[in-house]
Amino acid sequence: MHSSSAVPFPRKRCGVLGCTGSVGQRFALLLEAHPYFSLHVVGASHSSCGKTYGDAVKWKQSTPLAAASAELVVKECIPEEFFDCDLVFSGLDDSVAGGIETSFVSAGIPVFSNAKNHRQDPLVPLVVPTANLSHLGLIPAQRAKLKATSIPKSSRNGDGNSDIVDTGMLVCNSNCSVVGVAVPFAALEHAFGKGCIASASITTLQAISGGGYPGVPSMDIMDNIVPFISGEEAKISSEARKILGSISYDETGLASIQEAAVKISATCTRVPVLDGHTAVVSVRFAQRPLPTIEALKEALEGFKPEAQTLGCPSAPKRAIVVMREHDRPQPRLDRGIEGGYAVSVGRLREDESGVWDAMFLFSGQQERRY
Ligand SMILES: NC(=O)C1=CN([C@@H]2O[C@H](COP(=O)(O)OP(=O)(O)OC[C@H]3O[C@@H](n4cnc5c(N)ncnc54)[C@H](OP(=O)(O)O)[C@@H]3O)[C@@H](O)[C@H]2O)C=CC1
Ligand SMILES: N[C@@H](CC(=O)OP(=O)(O)O)C(=O)O
Repeated sequence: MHSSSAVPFPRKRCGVLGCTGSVGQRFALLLEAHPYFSLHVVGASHSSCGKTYGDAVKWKQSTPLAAASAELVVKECIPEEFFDCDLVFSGLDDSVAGGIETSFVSAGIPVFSNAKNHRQDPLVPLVVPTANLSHLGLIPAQRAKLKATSIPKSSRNGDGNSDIVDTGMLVCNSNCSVVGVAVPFAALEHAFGKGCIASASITTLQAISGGGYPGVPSMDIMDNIVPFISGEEAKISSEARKILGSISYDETGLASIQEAAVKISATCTRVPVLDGHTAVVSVRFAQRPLPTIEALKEALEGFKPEAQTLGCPSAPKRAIVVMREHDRPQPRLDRGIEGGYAVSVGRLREDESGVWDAMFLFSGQQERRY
């Protein structure tokens, strides 16, 4: 737990959209334990509205919901119910997340989303906190466009959009499987130069929890592997290219992202693991001579992302843990390292076929946190 005496400003009042879902439940727990935030308003669908959070939710976490949170009354996911909040986190179902999140941003409320809907918008930062925090530099450009194009019906300060430029914004986090790839690739680029990885072949072994609750039917996943996850493979390459992209600023100081050129082919599979995704990754480097395997290990182990140097309370001490044992990482043993915020890397070796330069095993908790 964090000590409240260290809080340098009043806690930010947070809302959670989609509070009853798997992601919403994790948001509630993370906010309860965070030194800078408090859980203030919760929202979900009409079938949950008006009930207390405790009654509306099918709680599936091993840590219980705090009594004060359980007493919050679930609200409709409209900005007017959240004007008291400094910001909201969205764990909304993707069938509704797009429109609801846009309405919050237009009303001047900052939104941090887990949903996929806006990830490929060129003005929305797609952020993995231990890989590309600098992409938050897109926000002024996003606000400039918002100011130029939106005419909100209402905003937290009343009519008009004069305050939106200062308050509304949208930040997305990535697909869960991409995290385990983006963080080690960012570390290698930090050590060996932007664009050092030319191409990669990735096979994921994704946990059941990634599909939410109740998710994959037990009759499909027990004693089995499902070799396809709808829509997932395209997201691995497109999201990795955006996250690893470079940010640059024009003469007016507004930013844009130039996507990375890395070519990625992905095969996504679902395996009977409860929590923690794994990926088998082969890479080809853009330049010769190749870094040695030992140099790769040092680059991964030595990586100090900006989230650590800024002193973010949730930042892991080690963003990447390099495992030297032949049989690690394993999701059941390693998903809790650094509170689940680290990516574990193991089985790092040269590829004897010569088709690829090196092979890795990446494993990480599937949550994307702020
Ligand atoms: N599960 C995971 O690990 C991950 C999930 N995601 C993404 O995060 C999002 C949430 O996933 P997950 O928690 O698994 O999903 P769930 O289906 O468990 O939860 C969906 C949430 O959205 C709410 N909701 C549904 N329809 C509406 C509506 N019309 N208006 C307001 N609220 C609504 C539900 O409320 P109610 O209970 O009242 O119906 C519920 O709170 C999805 O976009 C998913 O793709 C991303 C990464 C990982
Ligand atoms: N699709 C992932 C979960 C996820 O990250 O989904 P999305 O890209 O919609 O956030 C899984 O099933 O394991």
